[in-house]
Amino acid sequence: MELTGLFEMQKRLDAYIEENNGVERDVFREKLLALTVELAELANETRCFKFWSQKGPSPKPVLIEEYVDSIHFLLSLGILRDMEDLQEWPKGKMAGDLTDMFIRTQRAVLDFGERQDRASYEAIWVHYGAIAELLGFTPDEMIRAYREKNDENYARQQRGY
Ligand SMILES: O=c1ccn([C@H]2C[C@H](O)[C@@H](COP(=O)(O)O)O2)c(=O)[nH]1
Repeated sequence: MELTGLFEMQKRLDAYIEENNGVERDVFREKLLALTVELAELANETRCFKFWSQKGPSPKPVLIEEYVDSIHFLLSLGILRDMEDLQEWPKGKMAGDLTDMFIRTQRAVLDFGERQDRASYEAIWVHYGAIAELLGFTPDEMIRAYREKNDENYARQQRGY
C-alpha cells in the first residue's frame, strides 16, 4: 500500500495543528505517548483480551476510526524524524492472535522511541499491518477512514477543540 499521499496529508494537518496551537518545540515524546494511548484504545474496542466479559467487539466503523488515529500519529512521528520518504507500507509475516499483536506493537512503539531509527520505525508499520489483517481491514477501507478522520481533525481545530 502506497504511503506517500498519506504522509503529505499528515504533514499538512500537523503544520496546521502546530500553527493553530503555537507549537514551536519538538513534540516527539508527546506523539509517542499519544500513539501508545491510541493503540490501547483500539485494543479496548476489540475487547480481545477481556476473557472476563461476554460482550463482543465494537462495530467495524468504530474499530477502524481508532485504528486510523494510530496511523495519524505513526505518520506524524515518521515526519518528525525525516522518514516520510517511506513509500510503501512495510509488510512482514507475523504469527499470533490480536492479544499477541497488541503486546508486541506496544513494545515496537517503545523500541522506536528509544532508537528513533528507520528499522524500528518500519517494524511498527509491520505490526500495524498485522493488526489490520487480523481485523479484516482492506487498504481501501483504511485510506477512506484515514481521509475522513483527517478532515474531522481540521474541523475539530476550527471548533476550538
Ligand atoms: O499533531 C497532531 C495531533 C493530533 N493529531 C490527530 C491524530 C488523531 O486522529 C487525533 C487524536 O486526537 P484525540 O481524539 O486523541 O484528542 O488527532 C494529529 O494528526 N496530529
